[in-house]
Amino acid sequence: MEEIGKIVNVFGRNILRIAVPDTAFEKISRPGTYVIFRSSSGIQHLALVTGYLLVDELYKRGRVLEELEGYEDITVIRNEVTAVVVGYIREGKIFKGVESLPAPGERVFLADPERLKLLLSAYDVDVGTLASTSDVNFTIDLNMLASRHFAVLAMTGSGKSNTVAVVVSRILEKYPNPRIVLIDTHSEYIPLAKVFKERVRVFSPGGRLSELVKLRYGIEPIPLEVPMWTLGFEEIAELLKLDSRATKQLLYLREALLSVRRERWPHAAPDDPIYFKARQLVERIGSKGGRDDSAIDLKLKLSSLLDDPDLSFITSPVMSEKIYEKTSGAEPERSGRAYTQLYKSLFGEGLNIIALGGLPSEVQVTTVATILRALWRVVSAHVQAGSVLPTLVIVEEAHVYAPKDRDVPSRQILEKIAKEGRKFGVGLGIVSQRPRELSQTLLAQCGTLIALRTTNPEDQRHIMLSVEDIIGELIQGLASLTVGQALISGAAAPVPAIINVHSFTRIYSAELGGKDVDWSKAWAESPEFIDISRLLFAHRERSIENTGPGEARDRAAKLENFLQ
Ligand SMILES: Nc1ncnc2c1ncn2[C@@H]1O[C@H](COP(=O)(O)OP(=O)(O)OP(=O)(O)O)[C@@H](O)[C@H]1O
Repeated sequence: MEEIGKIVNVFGRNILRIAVPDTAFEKISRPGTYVIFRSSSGIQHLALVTGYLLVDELYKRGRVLEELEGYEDITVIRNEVTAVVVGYIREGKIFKGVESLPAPGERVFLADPERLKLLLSAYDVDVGTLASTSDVNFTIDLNMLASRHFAVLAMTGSGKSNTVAVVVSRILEKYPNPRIVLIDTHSEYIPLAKVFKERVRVFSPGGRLSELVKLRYGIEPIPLEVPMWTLGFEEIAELLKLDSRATKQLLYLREALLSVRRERWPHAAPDDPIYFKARQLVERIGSKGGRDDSAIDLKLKLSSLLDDPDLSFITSPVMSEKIYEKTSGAEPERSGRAYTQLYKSLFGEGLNIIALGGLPSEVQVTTVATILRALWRVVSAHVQAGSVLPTLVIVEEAHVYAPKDRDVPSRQILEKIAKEGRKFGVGLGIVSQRPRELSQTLLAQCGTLIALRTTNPEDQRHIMLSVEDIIGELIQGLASLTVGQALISGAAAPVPAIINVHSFTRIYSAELGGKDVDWSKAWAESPEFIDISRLLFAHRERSIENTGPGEARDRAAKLENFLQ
C-alpha cells in the first residue's frame, strides 16, 4: 500500500486531520478517496477523505514538523486533509464504526483498488463505481435497502431517475420474483417495460392518458382503475379540494358517504371500501335536509368530477364494475373480495409502474393514497395470516404525496409505511427534488440516503436530517458533485461513499422519459409538428353500456384478460 501521510489530529473518535506531502496530494485529490490506517489497537480502519485544507500557513508549520522526531520522513508538508473514519476491517470484511481510537502520528495509506473491491463489490445491488477509483464497483445490501427504506434526493436534472432506474433494473436482473410498485408521477420509467418485457406492467388511467403513453413509448398500458367506492373519506375530500375550513361541505360529504355505504352494510365506517356508484353519492348529498349553498356547492363539485373524462378511472370505472357484479355473497365480504381482486393486480411479481403523468396533483395524491392504502391492507392481512408479501414501493416526486406542511391523505399512509413497514415487509423508496418540502417524519425514517448534486443550502439542511452523523461533513460537498455522481450512505451502504452511478442508457441501450432535451440537435434539425388533434379532447366514453362495442369494451376486455 502506498503511504500518503500521517495523522496529526484526532477529533472526537472519528475525524482525522492528516498531513500530506506534496508528492502524495494528487493521489487523494479525487472526491470520495479512501485511506487506511491502523488504530491504537492495531486494527485496520478505513477513512473517507472529506475535505482539504490548503493554506500557505501550513507550509511554515510543515517546516517545524520536519524537525520533530518521528516526522523526518515528511519533507515538505503543505497540505492537510480531513477524513472521517467509516469502518474497520476484520477477516476481510468491513464493519461500520470505529473499533478503537486512531492515534496521532500513525501512518496513513491509500486504500488500493483490489482491497476496496473485496470490501465493497460483493453486496447485492451494483449501483455504480467509486468516484475515486472507477474500476471498483459499489454495491449495496438489498435487505437493508428495502427494510430500512431509502431516499434519493437531489436538485432537478442531477440524475435521480437514472439512479432509481439502475437500482430497479439491477434488482430485476438479479432476483426472479421481486415485487416492486413504482409510483411514476411523470410517466418516465415506462421504457423499463421495453427492457424487461413481461416482467414489467405499466398501469395508466384509460382514455387520453393511455393514448399519450402509447404514442410516446409504443407501449399499451393496462387500464388503471381506482373506483370511488374504494376511496376513503379524506381521499374524496382531497379530490374535491375541500380543505379543513370547508366544514359544512365536509359534513355533508361524510353524511352522504356513510349513507351510501350503510345502505349495503349498516356498520360501515366512512373509510370502509363498501361498494357504491359515484352517481349515488351525488344524489345523496343534502338528502338529510341540507339544502343550503354548501350542499349545492358540493353537489356541483362532485358533478363536475363525474363529467371529467380524464377521471372516469375513478368515477365510472368499467372493469371494477364488472368485477363487483360478478362477485357474489353478502356484504361486507362481497365488496371486500371485489376490492382485493381489483387491487392485487397492481401488486404482482416484477415491476408494477403506476404511470400518473398528466393527472392533476390532487388526483395523483388521491390515487396514490388509495393504492397504498390497498397495499397496506393486503400486506397486513398476509402478516395476520402468518405470511409475508415483501413489497418495495418507490415514490417519485415524494414531496407531492408527503408535503411537510399540508396534511394530505397520501402523506398519512406514506408515513405509516415509513414507520411500520419494516414489520409488515413493505419497503419504501422516496425520490424528491425538493427535500425542503418533504415530510420530515418520512425523511427521518429513511435509513439509506442517495444524495446527488444539491446546491440549495436549505435542501442540504434537510438532507442532513436523514443522514448518519459521520457524513454531515460531506453534505456541503453535494454542490460540487457532477450529474450522476452521488453520495451514498446509511443502512444499505457498506460504508459511506461518493460514486458515479451507472448510466441506465449505457447499460440497457434505452432512454428514460425525463431525459434532457438536446436543444442544439433539435434546432439544427427542425422537428415537425405532430398531429395532436386526437389528444386534445379526452375520450367521451362513459361506461361499457353506452359505448357499445367500442373502446371501453376493448379496455374492459384487456383488464379482464390481465386479471385472469
Ligand atoms: N449516472 C449517469 N450517467 C450518465 N448520464 C446521466 C447519469 N445520471 C443522469 N444522467 C443524465 O442526466 C440527465 C438528467 O438525469 P435524470 O432525468 O435522471 O435527472 P433527475 O434528477 O431525475 O431530473 P428530474 O428531477 O428533472 O426528473 C439525463 O439526460 C440523464 O441521461
